[in-house]
Amino acid sequence: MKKILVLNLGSTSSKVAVFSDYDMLFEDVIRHNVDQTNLPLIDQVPFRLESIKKSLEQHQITLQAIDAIACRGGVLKPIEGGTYLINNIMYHDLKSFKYGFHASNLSGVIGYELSQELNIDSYIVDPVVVDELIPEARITGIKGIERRSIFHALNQKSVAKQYADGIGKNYEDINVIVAHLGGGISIGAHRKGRVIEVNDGLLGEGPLSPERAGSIPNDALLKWAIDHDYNSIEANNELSKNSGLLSYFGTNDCLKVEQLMENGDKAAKLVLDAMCYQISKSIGSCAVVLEGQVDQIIITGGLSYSKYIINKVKQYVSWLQNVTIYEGEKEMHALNVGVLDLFYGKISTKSYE
Ligand SMILES: Nc1ncnc2c1ncn2[C@@H]1O[C@H](COP(=O)(O)OP(=O)(O)OP(=O)(O)O)[C@@H](O)[C@H]1O
Ligand SMILES: CCCC(=O)O
Repeated sequence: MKKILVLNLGSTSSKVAVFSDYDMLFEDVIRHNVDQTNLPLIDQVPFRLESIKKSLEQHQITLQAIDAIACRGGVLKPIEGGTYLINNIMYHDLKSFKYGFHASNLSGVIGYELSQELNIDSYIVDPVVVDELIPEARITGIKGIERRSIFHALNQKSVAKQYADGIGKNYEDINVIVAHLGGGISIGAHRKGRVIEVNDGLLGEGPLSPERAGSIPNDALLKWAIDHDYNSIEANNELSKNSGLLSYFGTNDCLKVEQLMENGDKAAKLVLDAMCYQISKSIGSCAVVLEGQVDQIIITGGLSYSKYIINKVKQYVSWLQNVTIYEGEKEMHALNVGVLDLFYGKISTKSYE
């Protein structure tokens, strides 16, 4: 039996869990206050580490009992999917935020520091920078600007594998379209175990989401940034944290927007319908990328609890293929499985150079 400590640090919370093989012994979602989460990311390490240690203490699990640490990572250089040992190079890339700012970097930083103290290994599994795009997916209309792959790789790959298991096949033998509908939205074309097309779900592309802008017409976006006198960090912050449903209705809680719609608010219905329309268009474009060879459409993430959204999207895409729903996300389980699979020889470790 292996005991795995799982760390998944997000912008407002730190999720901590310990598994004994496949059984979750506990999961804590530690919510940090705004004064703490407004600090620069690197300054958040001490209080987050403290709260992780406290959580273990409360569940009477000593750090010495842990065999390995599984961490949600991190904005790194583009890498293919899999489980990566955190080495010194990765630690420094995560800690310096060399490739971009994302709270998930802190999972790897804290995980690695703890693992050094304990003389055990720490890993990241399917980080947000998993990049398996085909060459033609990278090209844009400006030489020198390439599309990039940044998305909910951990949850997308985990539900695709779960679907494959359920029908007795390998993930590497099927083609699926996975729509992760959460605070951010990413929709990927998975061809035989590789995500060959996906929208940048963090900053730049795809459907509007509860808090992100998605694709915006180039000229209007440029004018908006100039009019507001935003530098690139400020503009990115607006696009990824203060846009989408939040910019229309002052909330990123889709349940509240549905409530407005049910109370007769026409704008709420229009924007929700537009979000479903844009999600469906992205699913359709993935079907084209897969040349129509789609075994299943899979919808997951927090918004997949919504009957309204699911029914609307199904109305658009059901003619393409059947739709399977995996409500919410299972990132803590996926991280644990990514490391257990190593221990039990099902996969081999990838190394970050
Ligand atoms: N039953 C429901 N009906 C409608 N919307 C829901 C329901 N349950 C959750 N949501 C919405 O799902 C969204 C959050 O999804 P989720 O928890 O997957 O996001 P996250 O983890 O914060 O972000 P991300 O998925 O981008 O990492 C919120 O807008 C929330 O209101
Ligand atoms: C798209 C990357 C993961 C997230 O922060 O939503």
